Amino acid sequence: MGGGGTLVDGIRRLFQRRTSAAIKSSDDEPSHNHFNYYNGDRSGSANDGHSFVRDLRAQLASLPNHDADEGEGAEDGLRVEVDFDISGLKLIRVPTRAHFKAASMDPQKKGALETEFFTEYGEASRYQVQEVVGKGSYGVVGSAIDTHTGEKVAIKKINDVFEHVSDATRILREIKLLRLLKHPDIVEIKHIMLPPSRREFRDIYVVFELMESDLHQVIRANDDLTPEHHQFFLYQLLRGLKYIHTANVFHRDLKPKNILANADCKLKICDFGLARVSFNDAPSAIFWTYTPAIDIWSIGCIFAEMLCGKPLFPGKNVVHQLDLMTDLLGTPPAESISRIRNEKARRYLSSMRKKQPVPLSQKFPNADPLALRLLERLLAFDPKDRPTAEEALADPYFRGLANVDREPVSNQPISKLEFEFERRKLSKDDVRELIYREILEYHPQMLQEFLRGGDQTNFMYPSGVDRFKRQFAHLEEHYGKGERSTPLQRQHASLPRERVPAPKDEDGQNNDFERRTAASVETTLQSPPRADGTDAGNSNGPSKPNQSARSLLKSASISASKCIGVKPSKDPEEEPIAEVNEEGVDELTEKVDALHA
Ligand SMILES: Nc1ncnc2c1ncn2[C@@H]1O[C@H](COP(=O)(O)OP(=O)(O)OP(=O)(O)O)[C@@H](O)[C@H]1O
Repeated sequence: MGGGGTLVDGIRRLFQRRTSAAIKSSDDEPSHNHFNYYNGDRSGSANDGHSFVRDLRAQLASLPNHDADEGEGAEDGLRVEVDFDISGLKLIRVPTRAHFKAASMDPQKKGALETEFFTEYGEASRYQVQEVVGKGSYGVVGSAIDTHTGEKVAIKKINDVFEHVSDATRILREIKLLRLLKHPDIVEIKHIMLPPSRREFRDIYVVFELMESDLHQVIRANDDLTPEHHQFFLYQLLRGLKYIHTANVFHRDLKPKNILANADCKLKICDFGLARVSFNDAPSAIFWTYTPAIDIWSIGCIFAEMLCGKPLFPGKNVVHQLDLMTDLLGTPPAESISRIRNEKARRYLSSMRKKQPVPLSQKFPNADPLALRLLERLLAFDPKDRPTAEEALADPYFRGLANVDREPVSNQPISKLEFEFERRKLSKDDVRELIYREILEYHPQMLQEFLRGGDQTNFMYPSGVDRFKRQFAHLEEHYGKGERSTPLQRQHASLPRERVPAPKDEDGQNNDFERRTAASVETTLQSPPRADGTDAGNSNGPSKPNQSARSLLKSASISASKCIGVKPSKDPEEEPIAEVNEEGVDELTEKVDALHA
């Protein structure tokens, strides 16, 4: 790939609509100088700057909401220029992840496991786990090959989902939102594996599109990001956020680690575990403490981090962070301080000596002045002064790049029923039932059975999940020990579970047991709200449900940044402290913002 000099031109050309040709469908016939639509094979994407464009086009084309007044062909999809040229796009460095390769398997153990696999059925046979690519507080993420499509995917194994109801609720929220929010700037769940037993499963396996890195790692590995990278990154984030906000969803946990990245500069927002959906008429609005402006603030902090390569406000505690914020932004006017909900923060800021804002050009001497003008808007102390994502996209900084036709809003409001669980006090079994129901969305045939009241088949055949458990356990056990991995491979094709029909009563109806099962889900959805009207799904309210033992795992979190574009670290556990600190910074930023949201 060439240098970054022509990136802006390339990107602008990419987004400028030159003809009225609309993207139609994947069977469009591309001419020789047109890129093909995304063809499902992402294996080459790491080294192909154009793949993002193909991907983008395909994804944009599949978006449900398009301007109706675009003239002929508009109903078919969003329009993008057909013969754009992004050859100037400079690839960014992403981790090699070499040190995440798991250990070779002991031949004896391998043989034993393969024997076990032999008897297994289930769709898990479809995936060949390759290596560990990340670890979070909820489990491990492995890369795998989807043998049906040849596609590389990421499989997140979430351990012991129901150990704590608040964690399980977070997972339920995340998988629900990611199913409902479909946008090229939001990571996609491709599949969720069917658990072996509806009532007893503990782990779940979520199949995502595979991304190469995350923004946290990218920022640290690339000290030569160009102004064009900055602009393009921010553009994607705001575009994703516009879509999220118009779906009345607030992410509330935006930080570089929750933004996945590819070498071709594609970013995708992930981790919706702390997100909230706002329903205007819902009683929850009473204790709704966050607004979309909190996400805008976070985006401002992330943008600043891109510009200077390190966190903008690395506060050690809330007071320290307020100090850092006011050092840069100046003390807010009395009127803004009076709107801060947190009394201590209000008092602290009121009593603070008056500070003048430091010009951002002083803090970021090399940054594009237009970028800094927008940054200033994003970092307005008072949430009411921050632009919406849509307004930010219309900022002069994006002139020539932004195009409202390619910045869709969500036009499919999220059903209130989907998030009814947020207002209930749920038991472990309730959440398990709801997660199971959510998983069935990826198993249409089973879902239909289930909705008809007969899903007894899921007890008849072991799910391929068991095999995955062993594969992941093996990877977890051995990765980081410097051994090479021979991932376990399924030897035999299996019958997809969905194809196994449920036994029916003679009259073709499902039996009582099945009816009872369906009724129990209904009861779950109708259980009474908490007397105090609080958010039972997350009893911590808007703050992070971080009290579980899982949070301890964060300190052992493995960051692929250790090998991004730099010499891979010998020991993957080398940098946990820095990571914990930054995590703390992120949380602090969030808390501080909450003070005046
Ligand atoms: N789709 C993906 N493709 C590639 N890598 C991924 C993908 N999803 C997650 N990862 C990697 O795995 C790591 C952990 O994933 P994730 O953040 O989703 O887990 P988590 O348990 O929710 O983490 P957290 O501790 O932040 O809550 C991420 O930092 C990222 O590096």
